[in-house]
Amino acid sequence: MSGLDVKALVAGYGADPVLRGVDLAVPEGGLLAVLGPSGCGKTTLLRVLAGFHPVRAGRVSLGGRVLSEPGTQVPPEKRGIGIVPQEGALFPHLSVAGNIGFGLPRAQRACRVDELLELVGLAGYGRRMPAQLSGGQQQRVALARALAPRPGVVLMDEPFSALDAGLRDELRADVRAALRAFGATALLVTHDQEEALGVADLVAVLRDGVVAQLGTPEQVYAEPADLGVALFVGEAVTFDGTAGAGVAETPLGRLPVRGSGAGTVLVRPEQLRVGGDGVAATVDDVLFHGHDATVLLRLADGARVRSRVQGRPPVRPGDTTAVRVSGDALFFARPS
Ligand SMILES: Nc1ncnc2c1ncn2[C@@H]1O[C@H](COP(=O)(O)OP(=O)(O)OP(=O)(O)O)[C@@H](O)[C@H]1O
Repeated sequence: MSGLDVKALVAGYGADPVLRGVDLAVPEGGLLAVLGPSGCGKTTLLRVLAGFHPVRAGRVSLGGRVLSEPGTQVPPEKRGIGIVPQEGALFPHLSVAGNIGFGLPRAQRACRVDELLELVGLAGYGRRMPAQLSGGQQQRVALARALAPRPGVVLMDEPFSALDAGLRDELRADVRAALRAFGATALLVTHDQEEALGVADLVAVLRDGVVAQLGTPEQVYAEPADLGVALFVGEAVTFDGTAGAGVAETPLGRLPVRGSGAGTVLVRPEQLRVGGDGVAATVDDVLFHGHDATVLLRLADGARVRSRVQGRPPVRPGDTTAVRVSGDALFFARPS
């Protein structure tokens, strides 16, 4: 196993490249999520890493071995890269064991297939056919198949997107555990913020053909590189305002911030505490999500804000209440 390194990667289709200088590093045994909106180039990046698309500039290497650079493109089957596509894409005429063991030498097959089935939580399923499996089980088999030849890195293309919410959560946790147990280095692309933050050790936010930020899930959420990243990685309540001497004036009161000048003040909805002390607000609506709820509030100046509260919401639509911010706000100065 070895780390994946992407340096100043430029690739694309027409005159304007889609990837315009991507820098990434997935440490050995790490799981990196590449997060970006639809059309930002995630699939193109995977195609380059897998060896299906050439680079115009830059370099891709795995464990120090160059896989792609201008004039060099190691073929896909010689890269030591495993792929988990969006929807399993299992061979329909082969059993689960047949799918997993497909590329393995015959002598190792049975033992290795059993080990992998165990790893992905499907012990005993070897004789089933893909059509007899649920979507989540098919993705588990696809992961086992990708891991079977002990690749240097596993690439996953939105591997949970076709599954329903409950199954998705369970599978995410299991895939993460299986990758860890295997010691695999992995890269996953997704447009789903919750997925990227919830499953990966590191998140790269891809925007306008470059990595806008690379950091731990906590870093990209709590210390976003700029306003665009902050808005993309999670829900936000924002106000135009002015900051100075460590505080910003906002309709939610004076909030502690770093930075100064004119710009945007941002807090996350879970920082807004409803009921108790604070600024007067009217409850426009309450959206109950089961584990938590969103309270839509209107402030005295007409500003609308949303609070995310755990468990049972303390207010009902039409109530008059108070709202305050817990913790620091983020401040992004307007570029001069
Ligand atoms: N074969 C192709 N020929 C020309 N342009 C393409 C080709 N494939 C993709 N593109 C363009 O390149 C850009 C990036 O596409 P890509 O599929 O990499 O994005 P993505 O982030 O994976 O999107 P999604 O999340 O919707 O799958 C898009 O503008 C797309 O239209």
